[in-house]
Amino acid sequence: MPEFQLRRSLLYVPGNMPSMLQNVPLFTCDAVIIDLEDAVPLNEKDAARILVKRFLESHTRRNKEILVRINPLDSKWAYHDLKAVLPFLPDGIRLPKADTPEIVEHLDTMLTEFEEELGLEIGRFRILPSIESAQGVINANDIARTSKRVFGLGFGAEDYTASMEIERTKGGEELFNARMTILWAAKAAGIQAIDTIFADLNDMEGLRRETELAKKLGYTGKCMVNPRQIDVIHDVFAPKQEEVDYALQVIDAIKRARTMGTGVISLKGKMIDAPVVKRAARVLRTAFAHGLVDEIIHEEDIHGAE
Ligand SMILES: CC(=O)SCCNC(=O)CCNC(=O)[C@H](O)C(C)(C)COP(=O)(O)OP(=O)(O)OC[C@H]1O[C@@H](n2cnc3c(N)ncnc32)[C@H](O)[C@@H]1OP(=O)(O)O
Ligand SMILES: O=C([O-])CC(=O)C(=O)O
Ligand SMILES: [Mg+2]
Repeated sequence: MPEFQLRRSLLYVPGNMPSMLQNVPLFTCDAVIIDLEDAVPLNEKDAARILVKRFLESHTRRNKEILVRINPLDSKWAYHDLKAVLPFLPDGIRLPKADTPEIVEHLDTMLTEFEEELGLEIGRFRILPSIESAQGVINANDIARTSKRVFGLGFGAEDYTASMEIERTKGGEELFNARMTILWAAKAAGIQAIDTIFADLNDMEGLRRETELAKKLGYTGKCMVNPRQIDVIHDVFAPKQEEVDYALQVIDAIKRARTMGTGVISLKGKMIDAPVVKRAARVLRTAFAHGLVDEIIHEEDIHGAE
C-alpha cells in the first residue's frame, strides 16, 4: 500500500528569489520544491545555491516537507548542490531528468556517502525522481524500484513534451500514455504518483480540470508553480462529504455482512464486496488525513477479524 503522507500540493519556489523563499513558511501547500534547476539561469547557479543553503540553515522550524530540486546528475552543478544543501537537512531531493534507473542509483549512492559523512541515519534523505522524457517513461517501472528512498514518481510534462518534440495542449491528450505509464509504475511499486505542473496561472478552471483528471486516474498530488494554485488543488484532492458518507456506509454494510457469515451484501441496490470495501477504506484513510473523520480504518475492519 502506498505510503500515506499527504502530498497533494508541491510548490516549486525558485532558489534564486529571496523574496519568494522568505514566504515558504506561510504557504499552505504540503511540500515545497526549492529549485536550483530550470528556474535558475546558468549565471546564477552558484549564487542560488548559497541562497538556498542560507535559507535552509535559518529555516529550522518547518511546517511542511522541503525538497530541493538539484541540477541534473550529469551536470557540473549537481555535486555542489548536494554538498551545499544536505547539511541543512532538506527532507529529500527532487531529481530532474531521471531518465534511467542508473541515474537514481547513482544519487542513492551519493546520498549514502553524504549521510555517512554527516553522521545521519542511512536513508534519511528521500528521492522524488522526475520522469520527463520518452526514455524516462520507458524506464519508469525500474526507476520506481531503484531505492527505498524513492517515495514517489513525479511527472514533468513540460520537458516530456519537449523531448517528444510536441506541444503541450490544454486537453492533455498527448500526455495520456505517459501519465498512465508513470502511474502504473508508481502503483505497482507501492509509491506515490505526483502529477506535473499546470503553467497557465490565470486559468483556474483549466487547473481544476487537469487536477481532477489526475486524481481520477490515481495520482495523489500535483506540482505547481504559483501559490495561487494551492487552494484549487487542495479542493480537488479533498474527499467530498458524499464520498466519505458512502464509504462509512460501505464499512457498516460489510460489518453487517460478516455477522451474517457472508462476504457480499447489497447497499441501496449495489453489490458491496472486498474491492468496494478496499476503495471505501482508501477514501476513509484520505478523509482521516484531511481531518474529516476521527478514526482511521484498521485492516481488521476491512478484511474482518479471523
Ligand atoms: C517546468 C518547470 O521546471 S516548473 C519549475 C520551475 N519554475 C519555477 O519554479 C517557477 C515558479 N513560479 C514563479 O516563479 C512565478 O509564479 C511566475 C514567474 C511564474 C509568476 O510570477 P508572478 O507573475 O509574480 O505571479 P503572481 O503575480 O501570481 O505572484 C503573486 C505573489 O506570489 C509570489 N509567488 C509567485 N510564485 C511563487 C512561487 N513559485 N513561490 C513563492 N512565491 C511565489 C510572487 O512573488 C508574488 O508575491 P508578492 O505578492 O509578495 O509580490
Ligand atoms: O512538472 C514538473 O514537475 C516540472 C518540470 O520539470 C517539467 O514539467 O518539465
Ligand atoms: Mg522539467
